[in-house]
Amino acid sequence: MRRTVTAVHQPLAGVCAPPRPTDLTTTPIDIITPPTTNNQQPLLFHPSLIVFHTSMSAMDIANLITSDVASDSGYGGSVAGGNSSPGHGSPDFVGVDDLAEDQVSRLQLQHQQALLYADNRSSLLRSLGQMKSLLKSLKEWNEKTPVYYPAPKHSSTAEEATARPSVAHTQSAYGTDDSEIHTAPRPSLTRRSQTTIPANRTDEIASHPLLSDTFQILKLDLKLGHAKNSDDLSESLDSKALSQLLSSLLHKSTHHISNLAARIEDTASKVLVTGDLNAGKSTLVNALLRRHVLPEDQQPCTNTFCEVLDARENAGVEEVHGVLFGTTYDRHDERTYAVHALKELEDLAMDETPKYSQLKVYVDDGRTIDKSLLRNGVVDIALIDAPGLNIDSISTHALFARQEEIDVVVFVVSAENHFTLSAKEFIWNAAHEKAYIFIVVNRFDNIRDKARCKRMILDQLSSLSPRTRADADELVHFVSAGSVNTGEGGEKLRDFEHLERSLRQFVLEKRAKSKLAPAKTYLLNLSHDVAMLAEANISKNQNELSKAKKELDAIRPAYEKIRKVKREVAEEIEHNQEEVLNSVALYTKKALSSALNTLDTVVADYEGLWSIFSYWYRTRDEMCACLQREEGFCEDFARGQCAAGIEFIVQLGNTHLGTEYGAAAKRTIFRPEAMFMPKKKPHPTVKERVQGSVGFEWSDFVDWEVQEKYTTASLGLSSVAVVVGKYVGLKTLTDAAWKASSFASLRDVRRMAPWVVVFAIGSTAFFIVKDVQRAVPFNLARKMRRSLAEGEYVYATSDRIVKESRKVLSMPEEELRGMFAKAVEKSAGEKEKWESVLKGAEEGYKFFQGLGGQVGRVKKMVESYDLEGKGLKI
Ligand SMILES: Nc1nc2c(ncn2[C@@H]2O[C@H](COP(=O)(O)OP(=O)(O)OP(=O)(O)O)[C@@H](O)[C@H]2O)c(=O)[nH]1
Repeated sequence: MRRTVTAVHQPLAGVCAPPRPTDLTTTPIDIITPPTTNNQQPLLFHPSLIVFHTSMSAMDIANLITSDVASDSGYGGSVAGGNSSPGHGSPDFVGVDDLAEDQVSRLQLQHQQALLYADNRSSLLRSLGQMKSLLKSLKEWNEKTPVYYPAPKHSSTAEEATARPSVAHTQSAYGTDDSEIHTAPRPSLTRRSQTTIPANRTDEIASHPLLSDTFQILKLDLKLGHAKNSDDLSESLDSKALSQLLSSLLHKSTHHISNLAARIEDTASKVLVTGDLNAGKSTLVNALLRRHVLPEDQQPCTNTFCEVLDARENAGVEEVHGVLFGTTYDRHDERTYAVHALKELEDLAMDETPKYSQLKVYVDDGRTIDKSLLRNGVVDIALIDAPGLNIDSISTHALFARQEEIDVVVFVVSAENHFTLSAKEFIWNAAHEKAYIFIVVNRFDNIRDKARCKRMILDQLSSLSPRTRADADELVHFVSAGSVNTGEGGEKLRDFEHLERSLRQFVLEKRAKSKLAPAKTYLLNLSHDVAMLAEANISKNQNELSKAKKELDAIRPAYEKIRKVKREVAEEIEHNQEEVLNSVALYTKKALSSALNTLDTVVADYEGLWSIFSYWYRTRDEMCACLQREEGFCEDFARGQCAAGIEFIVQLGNTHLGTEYGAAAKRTIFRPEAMFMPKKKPHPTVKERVQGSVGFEWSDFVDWEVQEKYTTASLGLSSVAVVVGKYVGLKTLTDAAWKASSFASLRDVRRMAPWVVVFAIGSTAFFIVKDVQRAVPFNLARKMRRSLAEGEYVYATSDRIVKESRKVLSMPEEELRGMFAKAVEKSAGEKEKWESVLKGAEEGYKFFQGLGGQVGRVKKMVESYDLEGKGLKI
């Protein structure tokens, strides 16, 4: 019977459910027909408003739905009729007559889901991009300033230990799912970050008392090594090591986000068919295709991954592309693969030494879109037939299953063998990645006690994948794939068709779960971790801020004080030094000058005329010794002054630096006797100074000044005599003598002359001999004064003593200055340290506040994404 079907879709903004069409069978419906370009062809003007015309066929509806959706959902080329190649014909669509009401409803629901998917997809991509840039800034920050990584408050509690399997986790990013999913022990394989916690679990994650304290994605692998628990190791690791570990986690996380984004952007959905050897995987794929495409054999036969794709993706040509090892397959680049005919597939797949890393098998499935899985009208689906599991290939399979490109894992198990060890290991691993696994228990026809077999397999599943077990009606199928292509009907076919519907639904309708949920879950887990990290760092920076402020309040005045004291002490030291040295210089100059001035009083013992030469030398030596002694007194004076000066410095140190200085000052004890010790290049003694310049001279025995005095005195006496004679009546006497002399003849004078000479010499000699004891010191002192003055003796000696004194003083002075400099430096260092802590804490507080705010917004957005379309109804 031909039926009029009209559906009006309301805009789906905000993931609202379109109104359920009124009873399609009985109620007359208002027909909203959009303007058409030609008869019966709907014109699409918005995906939210689609009208099924009364006379539209199912194909039209399907075309309408899928072409419309495909236009903006990025679902690729799996569009009925849209891409079909000539020569392969259009799918054999059923008419509306044949279209059951529930089929129409399903198509409508699919359409809504597709729109929702498109909406969620672009939102998630945006959120992934935002999270990526947040991670980037966090990573940059961490490289500049190590991020504080809080030690988990809860290490493994007894409660957790019983709830969780005893497995060494490389990343415990699994949240509460672990405890639910894996109550049974598992083989010791490591796991990757959890990406598949369903949306409805995320609220629990946030509020769970344990999880709120536990990182999920950014959990550092602190349990490795010798520490007993995370707390121990995180405390023992320095912040730099932690920051490096965190950086590498952030890097991995960023990479994972890119993969998730790539996966979301990938329009195709890939279904991996895997399972034990000979379980019937190839048979299942063939049954799904309703064609004998892949080789089936009683012996293990599939040795290479075979990816079955819709031939329309290969311009409608059925063929096999063998992907060369070490290349990335690109259909448009023939250098990456070798082309084979479909009939060669059996040999290629069964080749025991495979030539290709995988085989891309393009198959034309000519069935209608509601029947064909490859060509379903909504999304490109690829079925990947994997080689059977065996011990050696577990890791290969697990790795393959983990690849972000795999949306659905269909695990085929032989009903006769149940789950082998390899199967358990694989399912355990894959369950973490995919959460839901589609289980096909094949070769069910060989089982006699079917109920018991079902019960046993479901029991095993309970521990391996509780979620799959919980949804067993849809996800676990007991079939006989081998009977599908043999044309057998009945119950076996019905079971298989049920499997097909469920699988189709699982891939298409629940695709949001398989493709988008990992991204959502990952984003939620990650945003939880980043928020936690931000929160911990905000509070850490707040603490540091207040601590730094407090410290600085105390340090700044102390710093200013020590600087002031340092300045004052430096001035006092300088003043002290000036005083000491001035007094030493003054004393020395005065003492030496005075000694020089009184040098002629220094005499040796005079032992008579016959030892006058020795007298000369001894007198000179005595004078030198006298001056030398005076120098010694000056040095002693300097010692005393230095001792007082040093004591003053020590007092300064003790007053301002206290015990710290006392302890240091003891190391350099002042020993006055060590001053003026002979040096390598000793200064000249007085004797050495005068030795060359003050030599013996005969004239040293005569005091010429005294002679002059006597001459002057005798002349004076003569004059006095004349004057006195003239005025006091002695004129007569004088005259008489004069006259007598004038009467004396020349002969008389000649006769008297020798006597006069002898008298003169004699009296001179007498005088010299008599005055030599006085003349020698007098002359020597004069000569020495002259000689020492030429050598600037007083200045040089004073300079020497002052220099030595300065040197002696400078040691404690430098020490005290150095200690003050150190004290100031220490105080400045403390101040700078806390100023830098303050600055860092301010910057950190600001950064993490911003980060926390941003990640909070991302989290809120992601939480609002309704991937499962809970609100969708038909
Ligand atoms: N009785 C029975 N036999 C089946 C069924 N499905 C597959 N077989 C047989 O099981 C054997 C293995 O089938 P395959 O499809 O080659 O198994 P496979 O898992 O792909 O094998 P490998 O890839 O080599 O591991 C073949 O002989 C099939 O005919 C079934 O439902 N019932």
